[in-house]
Amino acid sequence: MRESRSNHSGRRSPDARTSAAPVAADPRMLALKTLQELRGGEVTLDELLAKHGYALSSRDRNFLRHLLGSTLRHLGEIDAILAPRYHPPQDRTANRLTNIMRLGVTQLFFMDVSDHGAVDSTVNLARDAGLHKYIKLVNAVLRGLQRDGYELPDGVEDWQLNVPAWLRGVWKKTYGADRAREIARASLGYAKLDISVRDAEERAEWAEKLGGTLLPTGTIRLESGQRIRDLPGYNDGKWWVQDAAAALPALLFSQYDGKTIYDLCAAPGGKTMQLAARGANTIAVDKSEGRLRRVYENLERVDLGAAIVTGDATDLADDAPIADAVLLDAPCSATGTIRRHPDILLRSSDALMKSLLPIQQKLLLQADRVLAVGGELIYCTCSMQPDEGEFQIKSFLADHPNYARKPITADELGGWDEAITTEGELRILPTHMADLGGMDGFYCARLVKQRG
Ligand SMILES: C[S@@+](CC[C@H](N)C(=O)[O-])C[C@H]1O[C@@H](n2cnc3c(N)ncnc32)[C@H](O)[C@@H]1O
Repeated sequence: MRESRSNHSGRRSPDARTSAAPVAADPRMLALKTLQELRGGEVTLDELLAKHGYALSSRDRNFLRHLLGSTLRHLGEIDAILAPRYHPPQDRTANRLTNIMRLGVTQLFFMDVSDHGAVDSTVNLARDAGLHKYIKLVNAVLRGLQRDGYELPDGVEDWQLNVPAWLRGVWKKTYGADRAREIARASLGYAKLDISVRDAEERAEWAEKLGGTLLPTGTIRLESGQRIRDLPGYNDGKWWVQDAAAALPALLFSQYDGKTIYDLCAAPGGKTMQLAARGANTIAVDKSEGRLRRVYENLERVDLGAAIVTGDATDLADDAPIADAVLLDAPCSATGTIRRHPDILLRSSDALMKSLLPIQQKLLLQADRVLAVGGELIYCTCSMQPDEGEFQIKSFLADHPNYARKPITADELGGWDEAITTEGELRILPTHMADLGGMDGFYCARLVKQRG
């Protein structure tokens, strides 16, 4: 474990951009590279967009983001559209060729690109990717689709193709068929831009300055697609970007000022900033040095401080300080955030989700180890899967009779009660606050350690 301190002394974050500009600066070629690299599941769309989009003009970067976002949101549909006309070759080029075809179909049917442009640019992409022997095939398949259009298989709705079966299955079992359908449809949509203001009493003022809507829970909501750095107040550190659902857990402690609060699994630091802004002596722990750089940067920009510990929170140091409260935002399948991260549809799986369950359990045990008697433990995940939320807390409470839930109330959420369960937990769904643009899926429980 390594501990350091972030303050507002002008410390430069170590995030000097060192990556070289990509060789290929054609957004379609970069989209192909990104799709190829996403297949491994390790690296995220955002990381790849940062890597590949770096040297592009802002127009091309937007096109790249839009092309990939549309492809990932319609992937099942796209494959169904291609299926009657295209069978991948049995050679090493199969994946590349399939992804080229997919990008062509996206432009043909799911983007505002002319048919002619969609077909020609995809043929060129096949050529530039060195797949000369398949150029005629690409041309024939896309021209055929342009001419004839497509029909989805009988009785199948688009969302059923675009959301993987494992997710549909769990959502149906957990939320019922109708709700699962609504959740899937909402998850395939786009999220708004949500902002947390550093000084709570300035929220209304900043909502006006930014031209946004102040949600009952305190988040300012703007239309997406804006250049964040150009918005008023960003450079002055008055606010940060944070989804409205993700902003709730850190607001639910009963005391902050002068209290020691752990933020376990803290990077990139949205919740660390909320805790620090409320006067807590915050200890932010994360195992990812790279992601912790963002915590330093963020704290520096908003002029707040926290102790930052690089280390595995499933194995905190023996002499780790005992705290008044613990916030545990556990690593999870992130299936509540598909609207922002459509690559989750491709990267996530039941097996991956299950592999995270023992880590979440270990993290809860460590949270207990460093929490003082009488202290509050808030556990949350941005997952829609009950295994990672409700079931984890149920099992923790069964093993720890010295803990009890402290029910979350609508009063604490500005009167918003849509997501409060009968247990007093939050089960936030993408269909919630629908009139105002929806929410990320999220789970949150607040427990109190009543005895040692
Ligand atoms: C959901 S993100 C946290 C988001 C963050 N709380 C916020 O509000 O900005 C999960 C984080 O858990 C971290 N993480 C995963 N496993 C960990 C572990 N065993 N110990 C510490 N951090 C871990 C990841 O590096 C990642 O930054």
